Amino acid sequence: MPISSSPSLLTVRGLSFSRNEEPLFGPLDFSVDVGEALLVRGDNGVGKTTLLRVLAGLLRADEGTLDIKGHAADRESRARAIAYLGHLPAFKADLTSLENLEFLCALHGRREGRSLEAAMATVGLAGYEDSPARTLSAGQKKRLSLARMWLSPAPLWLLDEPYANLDLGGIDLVNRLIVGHLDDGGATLVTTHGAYAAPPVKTRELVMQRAVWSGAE
Ligand SMILES: Nc1ncnc2c1ncn2[C@@H]1O[C@H](COP(=O)(O)OP(=O)(O)OP(=O)(O)O)[C@@H](O)[C@H]1O
Repeated sequence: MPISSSPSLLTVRGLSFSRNEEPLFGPLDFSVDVGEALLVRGDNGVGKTTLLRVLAGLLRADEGTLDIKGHAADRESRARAIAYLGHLPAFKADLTSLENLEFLCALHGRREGRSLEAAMATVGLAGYEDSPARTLSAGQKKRLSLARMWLSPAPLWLLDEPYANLDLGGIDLVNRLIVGHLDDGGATLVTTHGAYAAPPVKTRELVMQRAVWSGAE
């Protein structure tokens, strides 16, 4: 691990998780610095999504610590620092695209200087502002989820299979958003089974295996 004067954006030590008393993963130790992506790799069912949900505070770990910028994370600092893009989009089906973004920004905040309309255009959804979310295709929903990430003020993005359901233009979009986010002082964790593209940025890898892990930088 490089010696750095400022603490990592995220530092995880001894993180382990069990389901029905069966160990799923851990203990895991890793960190992510500003300007860096951590690629979380592993086979189906190994626990990648679960790890991201634990980091986002949606599931409770058995053991371990999580520091954000060198301070033990609590609910508030996690909410400020972390934006989570889940495997499946979580939109209100009958609200329009814009209304969904409005609702999510009201919940999680909005980055200064970024408008909902600009977000729609950035992800290639200009013209779909008034479409109810239920009428969007899987790839369009993923793009709408990416618009919400682009609007988020949180520096740490947790991206669960961000390339799934996207065409080649969409894969390029994910990479451009990640590059822009890291250039702006952010960092990201990205899960993948390795079947999709990886972002063209400084990347560490966390390779998950059932109940044990091997990490490499
Ligand atoms: N809500 C749940 N209740 C019970 N078991 C679950 C639940 N969600 C996931 N699991 C189990 O936990 C394990 C890890 O699941 P997880 O979704 O974290 O894996 P993953 O590595 O993200 O898989 P994939 O690559 O298929 O998305 C799997 O064995 C899965 O069956």
